Amino acid sequence: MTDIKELLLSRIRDVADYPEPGVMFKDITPLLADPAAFTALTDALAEIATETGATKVVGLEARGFILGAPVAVRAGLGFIPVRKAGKLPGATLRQAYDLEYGSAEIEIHAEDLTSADRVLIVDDVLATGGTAEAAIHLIQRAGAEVSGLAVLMELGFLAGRARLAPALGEAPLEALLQV
Ligand SMILES: O=P(O)(O)OC[C@H]1O[C@H](OP(=O)(O)OP(=O)(O)O)[C@H](O)[C@@H]1O
Ligand SMILES: Nc1ncnc2[nH]cnc12
Repeated sequence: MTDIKELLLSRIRDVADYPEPGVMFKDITPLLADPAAFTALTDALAEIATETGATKVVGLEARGFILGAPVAVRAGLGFIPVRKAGKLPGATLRQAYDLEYGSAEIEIHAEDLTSADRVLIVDDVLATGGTAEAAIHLIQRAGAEVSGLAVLMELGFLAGRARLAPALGEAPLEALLQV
């Protein structure tokens, strides 16, 4: 494992049975509190944004905002929030999805993307892939193209990668860590 991956992994805390029994929660708050680790993570994700030719960064509420916003600034790109339903004031597109512990709906401002945009989606964890799949559909419904999906950590045993393959097509799924 590279030094950066070891640093990132060392700053993620496992919390058993949160938010419900049977879930091993991956808590990134120690990583966010460490400026060296947070900077290394931001730089690595920004490199993916540049490599995939992204014109915009989409972050998924809430942890995807914390990671995605500095990535957008670092890569010199605009940031677009995908929010839980009911939080955006303008005209939105909405998509329902299931996740490891529940179900939800997310929205994007329809006017934030055009057919000229290539979008890198940024989030902390890929688990079942339900959230990312819904975000991909929102971006495509807004007329834009997904340049890739970049996550800090992929929970391989939940098979999100296989679930996302049809929606992602040729666009890469980059996970800095696999657990
Ligand atoms: O691959 P999935 O099974 O969809 O799960 C991954 C999603 O779950 C978490 O978000 P959560 O909905 O818990 O929201 P939060 O960031 O507001 O805590 C995580 O930040 C991802 O967005
Ligand atoms: N196990 C987990 N840890 C942190 N975030 C998650 N999102 C979905 N599953 C998760």
